[in-house]
Amino acid sequence: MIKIRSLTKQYGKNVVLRGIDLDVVPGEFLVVLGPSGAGKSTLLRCINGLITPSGGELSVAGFDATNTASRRNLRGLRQQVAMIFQHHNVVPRLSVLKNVLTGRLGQVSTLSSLLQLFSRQDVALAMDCLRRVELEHKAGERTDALSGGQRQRVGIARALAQRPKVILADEPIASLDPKTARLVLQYLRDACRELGITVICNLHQVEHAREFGDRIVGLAGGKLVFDGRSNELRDSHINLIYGGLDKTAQAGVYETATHAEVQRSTELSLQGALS
Ligand SMILES: Nc1ncnc2c1ncn2[C@@H]1O[C@H](COP(=O)(O)OP(=O)(O)OP(=O)(O)O)[C@@H](O)[C@H]1O
Repeated sequence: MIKIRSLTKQYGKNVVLRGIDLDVVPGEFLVVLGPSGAGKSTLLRCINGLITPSGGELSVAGFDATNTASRRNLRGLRQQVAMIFQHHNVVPRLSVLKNVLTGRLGQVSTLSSLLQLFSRQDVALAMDCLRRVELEHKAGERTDALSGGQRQRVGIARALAQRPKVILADEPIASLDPKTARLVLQYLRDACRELGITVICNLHQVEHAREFGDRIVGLAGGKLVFDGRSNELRDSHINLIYGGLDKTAQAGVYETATHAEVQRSTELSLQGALS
């Protein structure tokens, strides 16, 4: 499903990814662990073509994710890959159902998408996705009336409505209480098991990684320092992952856009498509 070879990414002199080799098979739940600045978000953003790698090969569901110059290739890639962000990028003023339907925007024709014409099948699919995260009873409510955890579940339903082959989740539970965090990871794992979706999930919580991941990779200073089944992760590996943060990664300075700016631009483009 995902094949990564010698992947590198650098911003100016700051080398963020230093030759990543990774294969992810269909239906696998892969957790990426690593300290802040290790390159976890950068890796996910390369996989969905949000940023262009500096070198190496990256194929995702049959698409060349290094070829971000081709709009056609990028559109095809993005149809297969759904993103879930830390700050549950839902559009607050829209209803829950409409937010989930935005997951269909990349799959319908440009005209239908501009006019927001969704078929009955799309609405039924969106309702089914809401059922999976146990929020179908909230379909008609404005999304800003929901709690943070509920909004993140809407984000998952929207990702599922896209019918993706891959879901990339970038610290999806960072701002949630422990109980809601487990619930969110459970929904993701169920989607992975029941729908055969490949999930790559960046996490900071080692215990959640052990419980929910089929497999864990550890990233430190832009290199993979651990790759194994969840039950193979030992304390020595954890030390290796969290003790090995490269000094250059620590000192890295954002030269173009910060996380917040990338997430904000995604939110704005969604709002633009719907207003
Ligand atoms: N758009 C950008 N422009 C310049 N440098 C960037 C950009 N995005 C990330 N970086 C740099 O890349 C490095 C890795 O950042 P990244 O966000 O991938 O780390 P991370 O492991 O996801 O961290 P966190 O857990 O804090 O989210 C950091 O040094 C950061 O400064």
